[in-house]
Amino acid sequence: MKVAWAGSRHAVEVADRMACLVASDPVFRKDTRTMLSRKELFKDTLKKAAHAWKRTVELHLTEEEANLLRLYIDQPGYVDLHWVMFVPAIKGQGTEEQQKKWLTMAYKFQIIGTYAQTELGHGSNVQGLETTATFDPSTDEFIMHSPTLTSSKWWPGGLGKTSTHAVVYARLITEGKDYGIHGFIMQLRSLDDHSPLPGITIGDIGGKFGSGAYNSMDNGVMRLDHVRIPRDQMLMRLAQVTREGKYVHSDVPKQLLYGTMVYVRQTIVADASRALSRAVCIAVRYGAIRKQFGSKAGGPETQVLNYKTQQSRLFPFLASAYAFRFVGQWLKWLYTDVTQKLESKDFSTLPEAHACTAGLKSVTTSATADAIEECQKLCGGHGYLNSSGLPELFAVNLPACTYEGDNVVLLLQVARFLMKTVSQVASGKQPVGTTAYMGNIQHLMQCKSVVNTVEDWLNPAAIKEVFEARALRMAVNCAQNISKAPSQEEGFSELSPDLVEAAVAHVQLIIVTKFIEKLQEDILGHGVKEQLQKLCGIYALHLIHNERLGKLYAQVRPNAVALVDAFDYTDHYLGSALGRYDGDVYSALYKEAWKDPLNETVVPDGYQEHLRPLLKQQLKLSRL
Ligand SMILES: CCCCCCCCCCCCC/C=C/C(=O)SCCNC(=O)CCNC(=O)[C@H](O)C(C)(C)COP(=O)(O)OP(=O)(O)OC[C@H]1O[C@@H](n2cnc3c(N)ncnc32)[C@H](O)[C@@H]1OP(=O)(O)O
Ligand SMILES: Cc1cc2nc3c(=O)[nH]c(=O)nc-3n(C[C@H](O)[C@H](O)[C@H](O)COP(=O)(O)OP(=O)(O)OC[C@H]3O[C@@H](n4cnc5c(N)ncnc54)[C@H](O)[C@@H]3O)c2cc1C
Repeated sequence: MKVAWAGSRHAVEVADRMACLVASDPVFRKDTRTMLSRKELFKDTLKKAAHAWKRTVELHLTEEEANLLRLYIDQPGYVDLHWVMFVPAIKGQGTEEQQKKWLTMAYKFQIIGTYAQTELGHGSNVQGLETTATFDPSTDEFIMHSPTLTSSKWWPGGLGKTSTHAVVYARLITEGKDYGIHGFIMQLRSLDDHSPLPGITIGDIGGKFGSGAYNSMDNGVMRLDHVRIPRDQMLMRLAQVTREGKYVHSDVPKQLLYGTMVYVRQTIVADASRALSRAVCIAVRYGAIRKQFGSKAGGPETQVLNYKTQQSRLFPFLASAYAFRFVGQWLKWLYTDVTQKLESKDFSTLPEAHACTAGLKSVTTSATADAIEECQKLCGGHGYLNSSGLPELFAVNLPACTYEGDNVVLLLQVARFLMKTVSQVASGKQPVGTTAYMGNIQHLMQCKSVVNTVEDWLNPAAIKEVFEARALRMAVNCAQNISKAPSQEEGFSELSPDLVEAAVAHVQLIIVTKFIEKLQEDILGHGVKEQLQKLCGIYALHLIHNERLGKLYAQVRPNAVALVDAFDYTDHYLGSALGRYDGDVYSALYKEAWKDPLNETVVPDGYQEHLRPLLKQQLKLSRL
């Protein structure tokens, strides 16, 4: 089952090695993280990142191993933005020459970069960004400026205190004309003493939701006061400005400007499956240990995992963890395929890649955030403790519903893609890829449900047809209602809640389809495929609230712990007293409690100043 989850024996081996490397290194301890102040936590992040780099160099780790090392350190920090956004942005939007110059320094960590797009006043609406980059032909420079308070760059990870450079997105103005948003490489801080360069006001935007969590990251604010940069620091793969100041757009779609976001959205789907699997691992293992109430005759109490309500709340998340894992593996293939096509100027699958990455990022992160919160509740009071690992897991993964694109905004992008496809089908064009099912419109608009028993629901063809019919009918219904509106734009706006639902149905069809396709592969291990088939049935059935789920839950219950053990997480990475592999929950909870700084003294700080006088005074009053 480990191989089915990881994707290959090699993946299992590398993951095990990196997870153990992190778990065995005291520098990477994380059990006291939620007890640190914001400054201590930030400094701890710097220490871990520097140590990780040192180990990467010492051990000659590959890129795959280094990424896994960062992942198992499990502490958001500036390195995430450097590797996940700054480097990809230069790769995707820089010329060969610019890549050679800047990536050489970035790969050697001679500079630390971030991705500075969002502003105080605009995040979702990229075309609304206000920062300006005005070309000055007299000096062959761009003047980077924050014209308004709302144009302050706001949120970029690492910008606050760490990054020395950034790809800054700004309105390109030359010869008095505004050509819209383009990317520019800017140095922000001195490489000698790390002080901000002249004209740059920069700092952290303040504490964020949850203790520990994203507070390890210095999300920043930056204002630019007419800062000059050389013309050749405009990322010029998509467009150029000549020495004379002429704007020249290259022959690639302008949407490639958004390429970095597409890349990160596809990685976030894998992140979501990992976060969800961690929460499910904790809740399933604890549910097998925790016993509450038993037979009236004083017999042994019942494992809470045996309760049908616990199973109906938890097993859809177990199924979703596997579903998101498999669709994330497919999405990585899709992204690689699109990127290769772009190299040969084949832009035909760019819209599909945008719709799939936007839709899958949105659906998987929303479901994961909701599931982690429910897993906290599934663990009762102990799920609320930091030592359960669940509060921090929730706090780190909740913002994924917003960063890299607000989930509703992204679903509306999917809806726009679906409406375009429906109109193309109406004009006789055969849809391809993930919308190919829309070509079967006659059948799917009339077909009656062919599933009646639980066994029917384990028939992949039946499941797929039901999800295709559901998605198509919702999309066609939206298209028909939009056509009745005074204009396409007005109709789209009025119908936007329904369009979001139609987009979700389309994305869930993709997830179910990829789960089914995974089951058609050769899957190692005795009985593994059968278990995955049941999980596929649970994932599909729970989305349409089918009453036959109970039978499937009963069939999965005996293997539930084995199915989460297959995620192969070390206790260090899981970071949970409830989800420990050895199940020694109560002694672990008790031991963790005493680590809290509040327990450093038996009489708490503040007693002498505030508590003693109050108690003494009340005692005196009571004797009057
Ligand atoms: C180890 C520790 C763990 C820690 C966690 C680590 C995990 C990984 C790290 C993650 C770190 C995250 C840090 C966060 C970073 C950020 O948040 S960066 C900023 C992200 N911001 C956004 O995502 C903004 C979202 N908004 C947009 O993308 C755009 O504004 C928009 C909504 C797409 C609208 O764009 P606009 O230019 O207005 O276009 P439209 O008019 O809507 O559409 C025009 C056509 O273009 C097509 N299109 C749009 N986007 C794309 C695209 N990306 N690719 C391809 N095509 C695109 C669109 O479909 C339209 O096409 P037609 O319909 O054919 O005209
Ligand atoms: C932890 C974290 C890290 C981040 N890191 C970075 C980073 O490194 N670099 C960077 O550039 N940015 C970063 N961001 C910013 C992030 O990209 C934006 O917050 C995100 O794109 C959402 O934009 P917004 O904040 O403007 O939300 P808004 O768009 O203002 O959303 C507010 C509400 O309005 C709704 N809404 C907006 N537009 C529409 C519409 N057209 N139709 C219907 N509803 C709509 C949304 O659904 C939402 O409910 C980060 C954010 C977070 C939380």
